[in-house]
Amino acid sequence: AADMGNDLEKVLIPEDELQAKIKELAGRIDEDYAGKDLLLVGVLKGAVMVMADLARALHVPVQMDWMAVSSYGAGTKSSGVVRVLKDLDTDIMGRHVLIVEDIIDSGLTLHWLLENLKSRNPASLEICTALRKPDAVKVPIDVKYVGYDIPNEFVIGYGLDYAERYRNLPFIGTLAPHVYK
Ligand SMILES: O=P(O)(O)OC[C@H]1O[C@H](OP(=O)(O)OP(=O)(O)O)[C@H](O)[C@@H]1O
Ligand SMILES: Oc1ncnc2cn[nH]c12
Ligand SMILES: [Mg+2]
Repeated sequence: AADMGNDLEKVLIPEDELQAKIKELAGRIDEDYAGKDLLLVGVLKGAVMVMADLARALHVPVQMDWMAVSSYGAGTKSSGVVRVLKDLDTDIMGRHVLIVEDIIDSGLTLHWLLENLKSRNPASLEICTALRKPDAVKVPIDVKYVGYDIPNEFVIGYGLDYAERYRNLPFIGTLAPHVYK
């Protein structure tokens, strides 16, 4: 449908709250990394919106890099082994790395990514995610910066998609049942 107006069921987190939260996280990150040179690693595709807003709210010097990973589907999702579709351009050995994500659901993506990036010997490695679903987590992940803990329901917007749509919505919302028909 051209206009997604009637696809939206409810707004969970409005744009102004989301932006205020990102600025709050940026303030903490600026303090924690004062005097350090930070490499932000975004996880494509969902993290693009968080990365764009977070990076612009930071005052410490930052560089950005991106990874794309893909789980092979149900089977691998449970084993958590993922495939690297796009690796980093940067050598992270000795770098202060902050992984930037839109959401932590089961935790499998980040569990695998943490091991992978740790093996490259960064000086430090932390995570910043806009959203987390505590009730959906399958593997516990130590996340230093969390925007919001949300209920275990499918959400879209702010980078999060349904069939590659709705990523560009400036807020977090849920979809009306007819969309999933
Ligand atoms: O905690 P998990 O259960 O691993 O799920 C979280 C991951 O799933 C989504 O990405 P997805 O793999 O859908 O790709 P996308 O970012 O390109 O939408 C989301 O952006 C996280 O990266
Ligand atoms: O709630 C959600 N909405 C969109 N993508 C994902 C991935 N994990 N959880 C999601
Ligand atoms: Mg993603």
